[in-house]
Amino acid sequence: MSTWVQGKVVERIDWNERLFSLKVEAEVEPFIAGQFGKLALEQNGERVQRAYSYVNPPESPVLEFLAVNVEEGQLSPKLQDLTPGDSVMVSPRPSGFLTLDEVPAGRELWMFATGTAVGPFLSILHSEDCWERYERFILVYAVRYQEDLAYLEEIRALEQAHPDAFHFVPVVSREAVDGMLSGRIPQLLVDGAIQDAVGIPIKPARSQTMICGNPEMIRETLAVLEGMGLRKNLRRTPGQITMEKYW
Ligand SMILES: Cc1cc2nc3c(=O)[nH]c(=O)nc-3n(C[C@H](O)[C@H](O)[C@H](O)COP(=O)(O)OP(=O)(O)OC[C@H]3O[C@@H](n4cnc5c(N)ncnc54)[C@H](O)[C@@H]3O)c2cc1C
Repeated sequence: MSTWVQGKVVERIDWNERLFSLKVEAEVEPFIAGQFGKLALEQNGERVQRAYSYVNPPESPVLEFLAVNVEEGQLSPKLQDLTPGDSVMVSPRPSGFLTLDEVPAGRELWMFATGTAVGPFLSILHSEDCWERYERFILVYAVRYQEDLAYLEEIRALEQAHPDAFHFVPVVSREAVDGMLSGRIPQLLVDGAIQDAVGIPIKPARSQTMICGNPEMIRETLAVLEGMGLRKNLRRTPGQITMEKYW
């Protein structure tokens, strides 16, 4: 396949003023849930490209990406200007190792996301063979304000469809919201608030964790989980912590 394919935007969902999803029709190679592709636009004769995780499961015919408009960012503001019918370049080749086949067996799978990094976890949770792999899945989704929580309806539907197997822990850092934890993921893990919210402990013998999002959260969460005895998951030395940084 060539380096880039022409994609067609079929829908844009605006979650709030800066947070949006793009649904794109494009012929790409098969991917594994949790992987990312690249989107690009021509700007002043140059191709500006960035990585974006697939939100849709691999079985879905339309690609979906969740993105935030980064102030003064080169590409994301232009992506937010796209409307149905517009073209966007899509890399046909998927990349990335934030996938279940990279994660060892365990009882529970914890997924820690900040902001747009909930995307790859939704792709995983909507993929066909996900639910057989672990007894329980806990999605911890941290944002600044409640209005920054995208895909809430879909996530609530997952709770209803898998009441024993799926737990959702929304975390909001800059306001207090009923039914949601307030604070930041690393400290809430230290306090045990996240574990208490679902009634499940985090222990190396039973827990697998995936972390995705901003580098500071990843660094601090990694340190907290290591303090609990978990180790980075590397191909040569399997562990319990699998991570992907967005910048
Ligand atoms: C593996 C991978 C997967 C990614 N998947 C996504 C995705 O699914 N959705 C998405 O929105 N971005 C994702 N990103 C980030 C994305 O590639 C771009 O960096 C982002 O859209 C900003 O591009 P820009 O050209 O507008 O800004 P740039 O001019 O490139 O500015 C980059 C700066 O923007 C900030 N930034 C970048 N990404 C984010 C973000 N997601 N949330 C908040 N601040 C951010 C950081 O401060 C970063 O230093 C991913 C990055 C990687 C490496």
